[in-house]
Amino acid sequence: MEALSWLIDPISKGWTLYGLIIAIVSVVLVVSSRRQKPFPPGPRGSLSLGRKEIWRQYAGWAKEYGPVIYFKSNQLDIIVLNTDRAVHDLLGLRSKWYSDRPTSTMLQLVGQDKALTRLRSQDPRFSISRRIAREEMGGKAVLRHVEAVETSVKVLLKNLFSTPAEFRKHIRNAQSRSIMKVIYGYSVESDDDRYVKIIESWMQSNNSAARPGAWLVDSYPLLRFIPHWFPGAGFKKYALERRKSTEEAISKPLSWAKSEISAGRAYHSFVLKQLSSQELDAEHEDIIKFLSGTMYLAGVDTVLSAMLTFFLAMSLEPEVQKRAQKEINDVVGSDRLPIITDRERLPYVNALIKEVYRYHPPAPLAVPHSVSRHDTYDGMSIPRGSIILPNIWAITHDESVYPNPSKFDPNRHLAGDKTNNVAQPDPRNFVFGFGRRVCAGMDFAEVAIFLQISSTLATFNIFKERDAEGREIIPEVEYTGGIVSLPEGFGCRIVPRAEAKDAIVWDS
Ligand code: HEM
Repeated sequence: MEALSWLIDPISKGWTLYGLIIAIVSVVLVVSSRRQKPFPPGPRGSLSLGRKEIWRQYAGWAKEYGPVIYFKSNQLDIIVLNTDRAVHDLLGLRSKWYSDRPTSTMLQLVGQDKALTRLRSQDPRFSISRRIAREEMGGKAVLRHVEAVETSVKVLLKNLFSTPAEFRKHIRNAQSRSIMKVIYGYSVESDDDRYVKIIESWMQSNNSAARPGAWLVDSYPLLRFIPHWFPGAGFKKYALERRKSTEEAISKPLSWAKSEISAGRAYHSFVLKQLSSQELDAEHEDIIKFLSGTMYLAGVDTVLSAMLTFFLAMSLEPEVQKRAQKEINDVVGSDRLPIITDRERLPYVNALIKEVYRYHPPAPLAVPHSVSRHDTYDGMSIPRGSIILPNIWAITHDESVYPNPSKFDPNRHLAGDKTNNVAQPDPRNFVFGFGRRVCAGMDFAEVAIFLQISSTLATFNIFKERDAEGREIIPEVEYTGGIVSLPEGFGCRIVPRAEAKDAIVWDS
């Protein structure tokens, strides 16, 4: 009874109660801090991170440390998720906390922190921008844009016919052309179009400004206040120049579109619909300005990457190419180009496209996510604010899921094919990203890539390059680093097929 007397006489025993609570809380805190889960394993100390194909380095570390790895780069906590299970559990099931983006002083300095790719998940602009992107480019809405893509595909084929060696430039221009039309209603007439040039230079700067840990000022934000003449302040000059090009890139095409709308000449573009369907205030117009710029920024190099991987793979795998061409001939015939409604009747071409995504995901580490609260996973601590990198490349090269992953083999996506009872997982579940941040242009990308690939297969044969003695050159390809990764250093011979003459008029 004595032990419980403070319950009956709370005044005289008040201090005892107070002391006891403090003691219990202290013990709980000490015990829980001792028991705080460890960070995920990973390399410690000063790290040398490769600049190119860093996803391979992370996949190598995962073999040593396990699927979830942790390391510090400058002051930043970085966590790399290397398996389907880990990205599903964290970025999928816990999407609510894992859909933030890291803050970056550098991106604020260059004026790109309002781009949708970089918006914090709690920013009211985030859900508005996602809704608009869905309305304009998602699901059935994308069908509105098919005609613009088809027109740009025809120009692509004609350019490949005239100057095949410049295929890289032609593919990039084809994608720029369809996006400029769809977003702004602007028709790109020449290869060195003024708006395309402005935006291209903006894109280059974004790829390098966005790399996590690349800038010291991101780890030590106070550095932004050092004077521009101070040693090591070169980043300030860089940021100032980029800031100007950001403003130019996102404002000029929008101003052009607005003047077309006022003159009553506008095409039914993304911008036209948004600017005329809303009660337009300055805030909404600013959202449209940044969102349309982001759609261009995110939508050109990603598709270019997939298309270059396609050209590379076709030059390496002639049998795959022939089988896809035969399917197109059987289903579509040879007197027209494939159209979007042919897609469901072309299973092998679809498998080939999935294999392009799997073989080299255009954004191998997606766009960095960030976690908005402290979390634990599989007995490990994940500190609040950590930068989360989903290693898409490691997932699509996991031998236990995709046997012989370095082989380009569309059969793996076909159930019941000679070598396969069950289709291997659809890589589109990974290559377009995760949770609330999944690619906002995915449906548009799928249309563009299907039309570009199927039309190229219908009209051209793609071979390896030859050297001066006429021997085939086996390409030695490296992929660039950065958010979007492109294959470098290969060429191919692109020769019109005999069947193509009925499908397209080259000189119209
Ligand atoms: C093969 C083509 C493409 C691939 C593989 C791709 C992949 C991705 C990936 C991995 C992300 C990051 C997702 C994440 O953080 O979890 C992303 C984000 C995004 N993508 Fe794509 N993308 C492609 C094409 C496009 C196109 C054509 C557009 C626009 C027309 C586009 C617009 C966007 C936007 C706006 C975001 C940012 C979404 C956000 O942060 O909320 N993408 N994409």
